[in-house]
Amino acid sequence: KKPNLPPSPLKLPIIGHLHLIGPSPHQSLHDLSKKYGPLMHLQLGQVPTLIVSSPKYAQEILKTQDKICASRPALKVPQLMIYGTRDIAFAPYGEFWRHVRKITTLHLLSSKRVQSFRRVRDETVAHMIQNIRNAVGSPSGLVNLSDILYAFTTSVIARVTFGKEFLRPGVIERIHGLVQVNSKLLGGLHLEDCFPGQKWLDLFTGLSGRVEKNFHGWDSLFDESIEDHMRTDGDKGESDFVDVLLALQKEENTKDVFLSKEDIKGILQDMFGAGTDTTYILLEWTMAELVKNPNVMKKAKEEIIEIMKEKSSIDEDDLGQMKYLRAIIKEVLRLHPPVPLAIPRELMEDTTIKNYNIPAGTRIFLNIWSIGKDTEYWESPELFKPERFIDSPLDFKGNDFQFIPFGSGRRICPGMQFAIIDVELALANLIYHFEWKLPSGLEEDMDMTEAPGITTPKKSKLVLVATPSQSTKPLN
Ligand code: HEM
Repeated sequence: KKPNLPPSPLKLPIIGHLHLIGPSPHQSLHDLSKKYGPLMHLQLGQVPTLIVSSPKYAQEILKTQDKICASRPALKVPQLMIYGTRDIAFAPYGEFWRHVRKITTLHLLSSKRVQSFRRVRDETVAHMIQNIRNAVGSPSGLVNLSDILYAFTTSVIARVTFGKEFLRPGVIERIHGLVQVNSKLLGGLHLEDCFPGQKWLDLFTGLSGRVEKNFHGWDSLFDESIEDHMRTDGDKGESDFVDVLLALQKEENTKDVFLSKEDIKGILQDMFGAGTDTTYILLEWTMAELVKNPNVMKKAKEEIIEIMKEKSSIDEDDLGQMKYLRAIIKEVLRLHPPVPLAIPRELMEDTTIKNYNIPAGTRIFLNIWSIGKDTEYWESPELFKPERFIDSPLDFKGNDFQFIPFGSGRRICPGMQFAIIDVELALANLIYHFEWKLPSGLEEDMDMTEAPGITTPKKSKLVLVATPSQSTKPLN
């Protein structure tokens, strides 16, 4: 019997494509889903695609049927850019993915490893605060906070990946350029992915050329770093990701479990690709919402000052007490999820959802953005109200399907803890050390538009006026 996907609102396949490349694909799909239901079919060229926009169907995909929904489609950019998807985020479901996912969760992003990077975070936050002090003293007095936050998140990832010694002058700038092109290329929906196998399309789009140029940039950076590490042979204080992976390679190759150099490079690229933009976007939207809601900022600052009473600097161990700060971060993740359509999945077997037969090979987009605004679960979802998370058991760990900014199930984000501690420490310091406001004349009119793409930074940079706080102690 021919599978009968849910009704498609759009008869022309190419129009489906337009909905995913428009200015805010998640919003455009949200509007369509309101009309056509939370389980909607879009034909993207030759590819049947399911758009899932409610907690109920998210649970069906990510829990009840997670095992057959946990693969990824073979998309052109990651195929070319990440060693034929020998990585975690884009590898199809199977033995290789299980192997690299286990390495990542056990050895790179485990609680113990995240704790071990404490000094990296402390030093990078101190550097960021100093950069802001320098900008405050400049003639304009304006702080381009977007650029500063971007530099902060890239520096943290670069240092834990490559180690301090490798970050010689110019390396961070190189990484910056590569990460930016990565997010544009990985974020876009490409015609080649809607008409798989139609190689001639590349003649018109020139996609392969653009991807290969960036691929070579990454590849030579990884080669240099790996050679550097092999020369010094881990002979230094703190272990970085390259050290850990090289040590595992030695160990694993003696046990018939092979971790090739390309596998290592694929994992490293994921750390940058999945870890930089996401964390930066969360920080940027949080500061934007705080400046727009001065009462929330005031309450957050009072909480931090109270906890800091006798101390001279913010300690990571204090973050657990900052309940209001955590509620603010949750509210921002609900309103502005950094990866609003998650990473696409692919159905591995024919199945049935809500009486519809769905064929194997169907692509699945989870509209995380829409799910966080479902009026059946959220009161006045359009309002920024961190209080809704105070005394609430709701968490982002993948068990509450109305709030899944990190996804859920087998493919849930393994970098959650890494990101949250980074973001909490940075925000606590930003709020504690400065008073923040919009430049005069812009107080009433802050631009909260999102940039187009599959991740969602602010469209315009967050440029603010900062004044060092009177009540706080200087940073050590
Ligand atoms: C605020 C920060 C972050 C957010 C909101 C976020 C969100 C997400 C989401 C929605 C997914 C897709 C989950 C799915 O398919 O169900 C994902 C996957 C992933 N994330 Fe994150 N992420 C963040 C930070 C990080 C960091 C810091 C790292 C690493 C350093 C990281 C590494 C990954 C990897 C490797 C995957 C692929 C997992 C897989 O396919 O098995 N993420 N993330």
